[in-house]
Amino acid sequence: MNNIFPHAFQVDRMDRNKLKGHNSFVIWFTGLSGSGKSTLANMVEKELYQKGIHTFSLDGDNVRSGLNNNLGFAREDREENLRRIAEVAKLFVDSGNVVIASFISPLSSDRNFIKNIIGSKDFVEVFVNTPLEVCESRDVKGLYKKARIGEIKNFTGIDAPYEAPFSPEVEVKTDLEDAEVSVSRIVEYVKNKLEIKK
Ligand SMILES: Nc1ncnc2c1ncn2[C@@H]1O[C@H](COP(=O)(O)OS(=O)(=O)O)[C@@H](OP(=O)(O)O)[C@H]1O
Ligand SMILES: Nc1ncnc2c1ncn2[C@@H]1O[C@H](COP(=O)(O)OP(=O)(O)O)[C@@H](O)[C@H]1O
Repeated sequence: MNNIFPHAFQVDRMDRNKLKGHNSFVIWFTGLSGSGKSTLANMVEKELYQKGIHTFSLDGDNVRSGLNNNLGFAREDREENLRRIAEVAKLFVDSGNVVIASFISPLSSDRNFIKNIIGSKDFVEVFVNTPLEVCESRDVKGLYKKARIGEIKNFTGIDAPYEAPFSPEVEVKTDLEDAEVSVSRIVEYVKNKLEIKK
């Protein structure tokens, strides 16, 4: 980048981590619409909060109604959506927070790109593996119905692709286990990464 000179501030991430008493990183939930990303993210955040961990949630519909309200669901728009979110997540990690991000992030290339921006050591991928039929039967927002009758185009799982992650750090199957069980597996996994210093 020409003529851009990032300033090295004297209070850095390590200082903020020390002040907060734990490390910061991103827990990234990927899965189909209705798979359970937001439900589990909310429960994980509550549990971490109760343990005194500083958290911040970033969620598809919330970010898309503000920062990214000029973006739709075409491939280039999803890429830009996820690029901005990854950059925002990185800033929050720098601020010392554990970020809980819930986005469909449908392609392996999307998630590789995100991981590169955030840095692989700060990225925990959680695959919310719920079969399309189950997500569709839940149809929490009535979007699958609209996608099936062609009212929504490019809907993930219907006429836009979703690629399952190859080796997520945690995989949960919401049709086979209770949310509480998934949450405790996720929290158990991230415990080591927190390395509470207090
Ligand atoms: N065409 C299409 N495909 C998928 N999803 C759609 C679409 N149109 C609207 N929605 C709503 O947008 C939410 C997904 O946004 P994301 O930012 O997570 O998507 S992406 O990662 O950029 O692919 C998604 O939220 P979740 O159901 O929480 O996943 C939907 O509510
Ligand atoms: N084990 C489970 N884990 C998460 N969600 C579940 C589970 N079982 C049923 N659900 C339901 O599935 C729906 C998932 O919706 P949501 O969390 O909004 O998904 P997403 O954010 O992936 O679109 C919610 O209505 C939730 O109550």
